[in-house]
Amino acid sequence: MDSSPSPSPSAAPPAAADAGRYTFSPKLRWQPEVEEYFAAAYGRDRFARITEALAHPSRYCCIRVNTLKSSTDDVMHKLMDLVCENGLSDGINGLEIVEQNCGEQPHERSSLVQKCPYAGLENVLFVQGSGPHVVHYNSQPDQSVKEIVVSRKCAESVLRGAQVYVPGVLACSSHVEKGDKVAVSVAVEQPVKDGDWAVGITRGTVLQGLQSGKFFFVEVFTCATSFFLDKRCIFIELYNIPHVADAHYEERKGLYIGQGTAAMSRSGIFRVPHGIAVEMTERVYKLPSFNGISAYFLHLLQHVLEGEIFLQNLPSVVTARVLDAYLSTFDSFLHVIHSIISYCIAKRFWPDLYCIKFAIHLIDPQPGERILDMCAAPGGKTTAIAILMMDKGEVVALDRSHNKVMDIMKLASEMDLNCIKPYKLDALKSVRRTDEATNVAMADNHCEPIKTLAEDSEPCHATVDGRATNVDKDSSTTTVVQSETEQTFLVDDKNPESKRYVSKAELRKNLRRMKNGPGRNNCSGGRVEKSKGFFPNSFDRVLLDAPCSALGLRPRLFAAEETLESLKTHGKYQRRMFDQAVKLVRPGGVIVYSTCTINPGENEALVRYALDTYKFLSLVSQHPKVGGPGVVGWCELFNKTYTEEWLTEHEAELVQRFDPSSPVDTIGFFIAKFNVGEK
Ligand SMILES: C[S@@+](CC[C@H](N)C(=O)[O-])C[C@H]1O[C@@H](n2cnc3c(N)ncnc32)[C@H](O)[C@@H]1O
Repeated sequence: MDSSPSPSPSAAPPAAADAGRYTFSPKLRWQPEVEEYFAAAYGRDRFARITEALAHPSRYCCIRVNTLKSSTDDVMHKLMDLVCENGLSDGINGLEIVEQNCGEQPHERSSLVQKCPYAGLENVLFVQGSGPHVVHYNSQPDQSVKEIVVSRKCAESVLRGAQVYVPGVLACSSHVEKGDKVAVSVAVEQPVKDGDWAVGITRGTVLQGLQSGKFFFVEVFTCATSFFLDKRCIFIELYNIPHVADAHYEERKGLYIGQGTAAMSRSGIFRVPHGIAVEMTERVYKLPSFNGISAYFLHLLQHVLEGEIFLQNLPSVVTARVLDAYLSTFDSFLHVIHSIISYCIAKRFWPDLYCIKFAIHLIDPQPGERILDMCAAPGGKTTAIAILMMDKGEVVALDRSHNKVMDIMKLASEMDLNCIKPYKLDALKSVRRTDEATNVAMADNHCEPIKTLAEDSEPCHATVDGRATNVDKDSSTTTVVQSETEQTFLVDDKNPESKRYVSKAELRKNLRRMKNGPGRNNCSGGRVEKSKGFFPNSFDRVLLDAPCSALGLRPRLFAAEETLESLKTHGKYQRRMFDQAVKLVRPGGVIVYSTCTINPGENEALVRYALDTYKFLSLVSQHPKVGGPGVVGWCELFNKTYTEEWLTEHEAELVQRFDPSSPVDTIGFFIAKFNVGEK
């Protein structure tokens, strides 16, 4: 087997007969109208480069360090030791390093793990990957090639460094046994009738075998009138046929992602529900996924670096920074001036004291603040924010999916972060109905963060015997009382007029919680807390990391499921969430909207809607047309307030930063920060 880097994956096919077969040269397909739409937005040439870059994985792995548990330097050294001690350095980029050093010197340990060079992101490390490599399938001359075909989603993970897991396997050669070498290809949707797309392989399909030049077809026939008169003879003829029936052979050309060792037999793969099916040994892209390199390495990492690191795309790390209003001293000063001027312009009068106070507040991130992360799972940005706040204050993390809330809890617990309060809640319903909120007076007092009754969801200390008991043991704000009619109410201590009816079932539930305790990091086993929403104006900052087309994530091997209509749907959904965010943030607070897409329309629609509907003191955003390709530029520039003129002046420069061969991990990402004025 040969594994060498190649500037073009199809430049050196393993054998003439296999030309193009064992290569990775994917062609990302779009719906024609979506392609036209993007070509118009970016220009045909640029869009072609974006498409090409989207179909390939990034060549580094971005790691955020939990600086509350460790220092970036410490983690860097531990990572370098782990990578080198486990022989992963050669596996990751040995050949590239040799090439970089002209083959004269062994590679430097330091080139494998590097610190992120951008100001404000000192907690980020990059681990180098490499590719594309040509991976020949060097089968035994007398053996047929054993093949596995995986789903597109599985292949996208494998290209990022994961192993092949059982559910991702679609088809497999017959007689694959544990320990066999297998070539791994991906089945990507192909056009079928009526403009539809389909994979065309059902799970469990037996791959009949492929060309290797040594298959023989045996034809046996008899002849009654033989040369030897009355004797019957058998004639056998051998044909060396180029390949045996495999209906999808051609479709998988150029979609070869490497080879590995089968971790179970064919029958096992299609019988068990989960587990590793193939341990990848050779990859077209070598990327150190710490979830996938090897079970041994994963074991080491879990023990050596548990809770100290989190794998996260670079723009996501930037988003948390933006929410934290990170500003250099000089830019802070400019920003204050800018905020005041924007306010004056908007209001047409000199700003009042409140505005000045707000502007100064912005440059002074408060560890005790109350932050809302509206779409939080799996908790990447939530934990980044909590760390920036030194685990002080409160980060309320919402997700509508129960299991995803569990993921947030797990991550927060792993990272030892106690200020995170995860709740199951539909972010579209995150503003508590004001008729329920009897404490209108409290809600009006927008400067005080309000202790809400998501608060309904806090571990509740109550009794059913009529005696009043504190519900919130820390602040003693809510009391359970029983009326003469034996109905039970929750009453706010500060506002005895406010009552909320509590069913006996709810009280019994709360009693159980009281008995068992909330557990580590308030994680009560398999249960998650539900919230009924929050009062208006009750958060200092809100992050809306909205569900989006995710068209900025790479690698992406198929994009034709996106239609113009589906691209618009994200916008509508996001606008409704933004309305909730505006209600929840207090005057003088900050809303950060982030989305991972190359769709400038998706970005613009939200920003335009926000600006048309609400008044903001200022908006800091990345230019939609720069999209993700400017992400690296964005890291250098995110603390600037962009004006339309500035962007026009610098667009050419920013666009040039986008080089499809650059190792950025996300092609499209958009961040906008809204500084909320008086409401
Ligand atoms: C882009 S992901 C968030 C990633 C996360 N911010 C991070 O950095 O780890 C979007 C999340 O929004 C959640 N989501 C979608 N619609 C939602 C809704 N209506 N309410 C709450 N969460 C929602 C999804 O379950 C998904 O976990």
